[in-house]
Amino acid sequence: MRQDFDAIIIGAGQAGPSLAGRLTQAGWTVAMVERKLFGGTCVNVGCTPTKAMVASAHAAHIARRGSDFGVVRKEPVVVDMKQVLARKNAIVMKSRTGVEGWLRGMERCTVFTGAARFESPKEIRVGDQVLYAKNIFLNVGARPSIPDMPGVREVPFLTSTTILDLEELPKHLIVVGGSYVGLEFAQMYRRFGAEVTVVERKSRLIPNEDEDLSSAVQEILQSEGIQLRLDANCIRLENDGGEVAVGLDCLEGHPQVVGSRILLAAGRRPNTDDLGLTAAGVKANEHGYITVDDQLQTSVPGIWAIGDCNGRGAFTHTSYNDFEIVADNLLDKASRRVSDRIPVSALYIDPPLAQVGLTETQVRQSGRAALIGTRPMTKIGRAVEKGETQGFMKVLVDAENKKILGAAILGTGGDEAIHCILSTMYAGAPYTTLSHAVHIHPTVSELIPTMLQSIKPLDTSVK
Ligand SMILES: Cc1cc2nc3c(=O)[nH]c(=O)nc-3n(C[C@H](O)[C@H](O)[C@H](O)COP(=O)(O)OP(=O)(O)OC[C@H]3O[C@@H](n4cnc5c(N)ncnc54)[C@H](O)[C@@H]3O)c2cc1C
Ligand SMILES: NC(=O)c1ccc[n+]([C@@H]2O[C@H](COP(=O)([O-])OP(=O)(O)OC[C@H]3O[C@@H](n4cnc5c(N)ncnc54)[C@H](O)[C@@H]3O)[C@@H](O)[C@H]2O)c1
Repeated sequence: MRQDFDAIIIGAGQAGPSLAGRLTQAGWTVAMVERKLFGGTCVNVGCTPTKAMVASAHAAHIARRGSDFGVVRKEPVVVDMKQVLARKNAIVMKSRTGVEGWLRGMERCTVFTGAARFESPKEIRVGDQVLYAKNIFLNVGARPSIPDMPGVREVPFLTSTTILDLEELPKHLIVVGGSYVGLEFAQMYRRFGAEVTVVERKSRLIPNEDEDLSSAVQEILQSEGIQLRLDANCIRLENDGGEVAVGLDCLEGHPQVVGSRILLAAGRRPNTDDLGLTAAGVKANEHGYITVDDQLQTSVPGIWAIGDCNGRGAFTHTSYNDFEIVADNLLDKASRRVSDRIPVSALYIDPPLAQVGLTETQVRQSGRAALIGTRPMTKIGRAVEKGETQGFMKVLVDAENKKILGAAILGTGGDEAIHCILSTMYAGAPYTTLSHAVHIHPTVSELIPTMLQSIKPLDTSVK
């Protein structure tokens, strides 16, 4: 028998549960469908577990550096992976059960567990049940993509999901992919005590970021003993006796890296292939990302796509912002748009790399007249006092209207400090609002006004 609701939400990730909360508060009846773990990627196999493990890795790193701070250590640092995992699991479980309990206790919300699939533009099948609603919200997220490289069907490999359950420390972890997922795990496992090699097919790590940031990140990772194989072509997985290996053609170095485990960290793909999109007439692009307009409506009226599956963001904060846009537009008659969002993100290596707005490369390519300011972390008192002076910060300003175009902070506390720049940008204020503001001493943020006071013309002839 068909069950009718005002709305069906597919996926209890970073947007779905909050949307269920807003809609039910407004009096709507909601069917929430989740096929696996409540809280989705971020809570279960993304942000929460990785940042919990990054914290364990940081503790090991600081313990090893004890003598830099006058702390005497008589024994070598030993990391107990079982305890690291137990701590991580406890944090994850609390969050997951919190989301599930919230949804199950929500008035006017009915939770269905199982895989949802379109039967028609207004009907969804979950097992042997058919749900009907005039409004359907897709929050189905993404999963690790497995590149179709030679050997991938014969050689065992880990993904960002399966590595989270690895109880033993691999002697040598080979990470394929040198971006967000790959670098967070690479540094974490190096600090846990593994040998680590990162294999990246482009000529530099985090290839989408500015070159100076790539070089500085590379230097930080190499200083901890992480091996890099860049410009790696023809990557293939191989069994090598009891070991695993990655074969590659790099511009230099041995054509094979032998290790004990391989982590594939080469991007993600949306969970849209088994949703039955064609039964509803919902359009997706060639990579499976659902096509949406600036207010997250799909090609079919009454169906929205929010979070990673629409390809307009790939972060928890962008998924949550999608929820806010859709909810405010539907319930408060607002006209919020995705294009109002200022890009912002942090790569959680240590120290973190936080970025907002345009990169320096994008500013150069835009051809507009701009100003740039930079500051090494060695010149920031707080960083010196903490003994964490790696990295630098930079900011770009529009030379005509004096508004901040973008900024990056690679350094201790950068993920927090970037927010004063972000808020100034949202306020639409000129950079002088921030450069005249008095900040707390001693903080990393206090050097942002100082950096802004010394901005100089950017040479845009260099693209
Ligand atoms: C290792 C790693 C670390 C990360 N760290 C960060 C970080 O530090 N900061 C950050 O901002 N982002 C981080 N991310 C990205 C972040 O996790 C995602 O951007 C975010 O979770 C996307 O949320 P979402 O709501 O779009 O989808 P998801 O959280 O992926 O949720 C989608 C849900 O839909 C369910 N689902 C899918 N298909 C169906 C179906 N047919 N029927 C029913 N249910 C279905 C899934 O089971 C899942 O629960 C990380 C990602 C990874 C992999
Ligand atoms: N701190 C965070 O916010 C955080 C952390 C982890 C993941 N994430 C999200 O997850 C997304 C996915 O991260 P990701 O690092 O898996 O993907 P990505 O797309 O950001 O990077 C993939 C990397 O792998 C390389 N690559 C691709 N195919 C390859 C191949 N065959 N051989 C060698 N290298 C190859 C690419 O050049 C690139 O450097 C990110 O875009 C981000 O949005 C966010």
